[in-house]
Amino acid sequence: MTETAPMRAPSAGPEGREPILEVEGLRKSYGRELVLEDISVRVFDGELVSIVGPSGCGKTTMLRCLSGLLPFDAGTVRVAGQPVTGPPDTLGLVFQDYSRSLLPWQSVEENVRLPLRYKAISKKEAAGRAAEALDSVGLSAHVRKKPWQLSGGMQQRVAIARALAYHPRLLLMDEPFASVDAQTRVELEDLTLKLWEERDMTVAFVTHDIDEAIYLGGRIVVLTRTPTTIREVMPVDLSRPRDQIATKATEEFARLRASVFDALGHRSAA
Ligand SMILES: Nc1ncnc2c1ncn2[C@@H]1O[C@H](COP(=O)(O)OP(=O)(O)OP(=O)(O)O)[C@@H](O)[C@H]1O
Repeated sequence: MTETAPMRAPSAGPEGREPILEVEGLRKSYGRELVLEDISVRVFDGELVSIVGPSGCGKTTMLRCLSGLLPFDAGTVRVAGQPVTGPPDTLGLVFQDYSRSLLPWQSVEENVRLPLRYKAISKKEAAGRAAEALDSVGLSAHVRKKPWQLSGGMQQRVAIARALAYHPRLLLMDEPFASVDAQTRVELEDLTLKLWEERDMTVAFVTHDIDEAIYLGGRIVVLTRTPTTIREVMPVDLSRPRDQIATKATEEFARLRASVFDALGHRSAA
């Protein structure tokens, strides 16, 4: 991982908030395939930002670079002002593929407690955090079950609880609801909004679903096709709390849907 830019004082963003995630000139190739050409973006403390891009544009690659799981070729990534050289202590992750991210032989509660072993906290505190996180995603009655005894949506709730128990300042979510049915997806979107509103947490939510990006986000970062750069950053002028029916019926929602659709290049490609 290369650190090229010198450390500098973070500047305040929307409503005077400090940036919690700062990405400058991020570049990543796999062999000769340049995937991320130049990603520069800042996410401010307390924001919920949606990141939307075409299939295969490098969304997962980008999140893996941001979370310190994947080395990159050039650029800088800072989380809470600190250069990322490995998974930051302040960061939580939720992946799309919950079936692979949960350990089938461990209970729901053990799965949530597992990453807390790497935090300097007592077993008692870890158990308390796991119980609280599982309660906040509505799974208190299922803590002793194994993940495979739960529905897909419930398994993704376990994965969310596991990230929450870590008490992240920044939660990165990588197309977390792409593998669940439409009704469950709606429920999990609303759960995400509830958790974000209740907790002192910033969320970067990656999706290829335009409606989901608008419904959740305060801003939408639109990515290009590979080699990927940022096409546009759009503010979402929709009031909160949001509502699956009323919010999506507004003129602003329809206008944003058309704008994101255009920015993704669908119309010109048609
Ligand atoms: N480990 C890897 N080795 C080589 N190439 C890879 C690797 N991971 C991803 N790629 C390539 O990088 C490009 C971007 O993949 P990535 O999964 O990051 O995109 P994505 O936008 O998340 O995709 P999707 O929309 O399908 O979720 C693809 O061409 C993919 O084949």
